[in-house]
Formats: sequence, C-alpha cells, structure tokens
Amino acid sequence: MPPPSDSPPLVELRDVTKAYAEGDTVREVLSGVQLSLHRGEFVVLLGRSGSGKSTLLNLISGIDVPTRGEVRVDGRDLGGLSESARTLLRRERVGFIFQAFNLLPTLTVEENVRLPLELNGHVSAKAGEKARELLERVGLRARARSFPDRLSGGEQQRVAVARALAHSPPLLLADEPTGNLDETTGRQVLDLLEGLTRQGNACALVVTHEPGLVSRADRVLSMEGGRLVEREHTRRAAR
Ligand SMILES: Nc1ncnc2c1ncn2[C@@H]1O[C@H](COP(=O)(O)OP(=O)(O)OP(=O)(O)O)[C@@H](O)[C@H]1O
Repeated sequence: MPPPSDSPPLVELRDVTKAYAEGDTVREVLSGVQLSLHRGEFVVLLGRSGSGKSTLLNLISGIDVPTRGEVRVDGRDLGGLSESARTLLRRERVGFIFQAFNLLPTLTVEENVRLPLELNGHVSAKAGEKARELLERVGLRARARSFPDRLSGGEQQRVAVARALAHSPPLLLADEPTGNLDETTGRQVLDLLEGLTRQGNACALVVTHEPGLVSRADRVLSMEGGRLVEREHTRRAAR
C-alpha cells in the first residue's frame, strides 16, 4: 500500500478563512488555513481555548461554511453542495465524538450504536449484529440493553466511540474526547479510538490537551493566532 501522503487527500482545506461580525468589526478566527488529511493518519489538534479548533472541525464536517476558501471532503467541494447534501455526506462519511458523550438518553446502549447504521439505511437485523460486535470490541457487550445514565463516564465514551465508528466512516472528528474523564479512563478511550481508527484505515482528527496523545499521533497540528501550524511529525519521523 502506498504511504498515506501518496493517496488523494480525504480532507483538503485551501486558504480557508472564517470571520465573525462583532458589532461594527469583523474578527477572523481562522486565517488562510491550508490542510491535507489522508486515510490512515491519526492527527492531533492542539490550541488554546478560543483559538478556533471547534470552528475548524465544524468547517471540515460541513456544519459551518467558510467565509472564504475551499473545503473538500473525499474530493467533493462542500461549497458546491446544498445544506441537505452536506448533511448526507456528513452522515455517511464522518463519525463524531464529543467531550460530553452526547448519547441519546432514551435509547439503550445498543440502540445508540445502531443509530448511524440505520440512518445510513442498514436493515435492522444487520445493524443490531454490527452494533453488538462493536460493543464487544469496546468491552461493553454485556451493557447493550442498559441506558446511558447507568454507565460511568468512561463507559459512555466507549459507547460513543463504537457509535462514531459503527458505519465505518473514513473520517473521525473528536472534540476533546477525554475532557470529562480521569487520566486512566481517558487513556483507555484513546487506545480504543486509535486502535479502531487504524484498523479501519480511517483518518482521525482529535482535539485534545492530553500530552500522551501527542506522542502517539502521526501528526500534530496547532491553532495559533488563526493559523494552523504543523509541528514536527512524531511517529512518522520515528519510523
Ligand atoms: N457563531 C459564532 N459567532 C461569533 N463568534 C463565534 C461563533 N462561534 C465561535 N466564535 C468565536 O470563535 C472563536 C473560536 O471558537 P472555537 O469554539 O472554535 O474555539 P476552540 O479553540 O474550540 O475553544 P475551546 O478550546 O474553548 O473549545 C471564539 O472566540 C468564539 O467566541
């Protein structure tokens, strides 16, 4: 298999700027951002609070649109798509993990994991089978029928990892996935996230402040003053 950088990028940002109006002034949160992400890459995004990390994830997922510049996912220019087409692309091609887990409280653990499969048209029996297999992989098969509020924070986040990867999206976006977890539990969740992402040859972009994650990432990016800065490659440089 060719190295990731030889394949076409899964995500490409060309000269992306995002500005917000504040009274009479306009504030640029992102300025001239360039980025290429490839399948198989595990990428960490660092940056101070308010530096624009979530804004960047929202632009990549098509939840938000840039003020200027181009965002391409899987070769498709999001600027040329309607909102419903962007929603469809996101549903099929992206998995999300949030700091606050965001599981649906009225659905069981298994139903939460089945949801992205069913939204993507998988028939119920197949979706159930796949959901249980994923729950096995995150060590929660026995909790399939529990409701999320019966689970610890770490368990809920493991369910969220299973849900994000259920439909085998090529792109995983995680916004501070360990922010609400203690160090040990956070490490377990990151192990799972990294393992499952690499197994599926997906690309993960993970916002984190976790120093342990920086050392195992293929690439480390940082938002600084509206610019996206790439730090020296870690794992790849060591290969
Ligand atoms: N809809 C909006 N309107 C105006 N300003 C916004 C809007 N959304 C975000 N911002 C501003 O853009 C800046 C970047 O926000 P963003 O949430 O991307 O930062 P962040 O790096 O993810 O921060 P944190 O680490 O605290 O979550 C912030 O100053 C925020 O106030």
